[in-house]
Amino acid sequence: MGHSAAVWSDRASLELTEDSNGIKHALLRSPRGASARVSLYGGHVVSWKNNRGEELLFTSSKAALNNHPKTMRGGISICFPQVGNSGLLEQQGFARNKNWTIEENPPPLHPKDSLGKSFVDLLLRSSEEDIKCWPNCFEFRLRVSLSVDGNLVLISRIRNINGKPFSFSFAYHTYLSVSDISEVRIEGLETLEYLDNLCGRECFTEQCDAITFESEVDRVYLNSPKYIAVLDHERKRTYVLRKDGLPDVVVWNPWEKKSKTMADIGDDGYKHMVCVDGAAIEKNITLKQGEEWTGRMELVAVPSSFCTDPLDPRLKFL
Ligand SMILES: O=P(O)(O)OC[C@H]1O[C@@H](O)[C@H](O)[C@@H](O)[C@@H]1O
Repeated sequence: MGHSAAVWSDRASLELTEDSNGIKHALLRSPRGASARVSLYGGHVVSWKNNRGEELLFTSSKAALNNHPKTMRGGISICFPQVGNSGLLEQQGFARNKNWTIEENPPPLHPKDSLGKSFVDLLLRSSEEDIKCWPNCFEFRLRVSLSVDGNLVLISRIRNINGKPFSFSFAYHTYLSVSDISEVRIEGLETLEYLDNLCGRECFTEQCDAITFESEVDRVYLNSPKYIAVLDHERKRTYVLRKDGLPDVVVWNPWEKKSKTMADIGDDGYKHMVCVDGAAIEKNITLKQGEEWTGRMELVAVPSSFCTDPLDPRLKFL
């Protein structure tokens, strides 16, 4: 990372920095010491640290952070207007491979999305190049914010400024850092139907009490609840994911064999990550001219001694 620019607004906890490739990053800090870093290349959240400075997102040791224009493996990337490789566009859509700009005065959000938080507002507008491969005009507003307690919140607002309706799929492709994938369980997806990407997207019903990992997993869970918990027993940490407007959840771990075919995950990388993506995939979102869609995801990391019940008063969602 290159030089750090001065604080650029009166929000003391937001700094703009620039790396050696000229890519700008927004650095958010909470008053209690948590932080998050967002690259304006892709609107990609490349780091989220708790109050103790521990990194909560996985980033591959071989991640091509500086290898512009390649998306870094890890963090949270924005998949739009396509998720995965099931459409005509590049894998996970083009939004994560575009330069976003900072928007100083976006259309207002609910006051609770600003109060006490450090945040940055990014904007992506369809370019002539995008329109050649996806002939639709849109405005995509992304707010990334950090609460006083260090919760990470992403709010996406996608507006159709076309003359005609368009449809898209969407995901917050989220690489969580875990101690050892064999020690991880995911709660909240039991009994749900899922599309198995490893079986040609065939639909199955989840039979287990919780999702655990002992081989490659690549699934889209459908119509999931608002809260999903990812428990890391060894690290005694639980991530709670709360989402709105995002009915589906992608769960992915490539395991050993697939990892070996991937250039940028590192030999043991798969052991230390799990992707749990808040998403809208099964049913495309369709917007008519002038309509706007909002998809919100909040991530909280708490010691596992906390109850994972979202109604636990110690678990503060904002
Ligand atoms: O390489 P990326 O963009 O991080 O995506 C990796 C994986 O992401 C998952 O969400 C998909 O379901 C997988 O099929 C895909 O391979």
